[in-house]
Amino acid sequence: MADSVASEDQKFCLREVLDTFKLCLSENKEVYLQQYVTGWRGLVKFLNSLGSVFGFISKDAVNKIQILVNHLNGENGSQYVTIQSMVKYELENELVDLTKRGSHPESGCRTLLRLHRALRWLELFLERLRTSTEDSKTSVMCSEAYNESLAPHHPWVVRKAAGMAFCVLPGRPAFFEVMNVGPPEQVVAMLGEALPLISEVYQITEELYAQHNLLDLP
Ligand SMILES: CCCCCCCC/C=C\CCCCCCCC(=O)N[C@@H](COP(=O)(O)O)[C@H](O)/C=C/CCCCCCCCCCCCC
Repeated sequence: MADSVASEDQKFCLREVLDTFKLCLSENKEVYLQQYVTGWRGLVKFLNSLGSVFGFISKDAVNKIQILVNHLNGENGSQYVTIQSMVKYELENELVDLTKRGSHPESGCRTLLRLHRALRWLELFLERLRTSTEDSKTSVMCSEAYNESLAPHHPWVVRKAAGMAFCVLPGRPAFFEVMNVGPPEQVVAMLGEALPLISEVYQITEELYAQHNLLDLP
């Protein structure tokens, strides 16, 4: 299925994404923004290989990735090396809309928060996938993970559209195949390797955002 819709250079590989998330963390547990964004790019490849029904999700993710890339490549790019330095720089220079939408709709802090919430969805979904059985439904695992993470932050219309898209997710065997890892046992093993990394990146970001009261940015 993946081969029919994704060209070779866009083919998803879980190993690559895993390696990127490994590279996200510095020695002193800061999160490199460049690697974080690259990890998301890899995940979007996977999403794109699932077909056009997921286009509206992919478009939003790509849009947010691009905002962060623009910061990284901008004149103040050196302030965006890690999520920690980004938060410090944007807060010190009043570049974040803290209580209501204003003149900084594309702040790094706000944009990353949306991907950060999606990372929690990913963690919950992959954990379900890892512990699932052959007849488990990916649509159910996906919507449970969504309801526990992103859904409370989305308006009704987005929740409805997401729910409809989940219904057309391929079954577990086809899903595992698109992951491009090998037989199911290998997929499960690799998920076991990936999850602690994703979880650590999530936790570090969550604590940083909580510390600066940034978890509800408009
Ligand atoms: C390891 C392989 C298996 C899993 C691979 C999963 C690949 C998933 C790739 C990308 C996930 C999508 C990330 C979506 C980011 C959403 C950010 C967000 O919350 N945006 C909303 C708020 O933004 P603002 O308006 O405040 O700027 C925006 O309203 C959202 C619009 C689009 C709908 C988002 C639905 C998200 C559903 C996430 C589940 C994806 C299902 C993938 C199926 C495998």
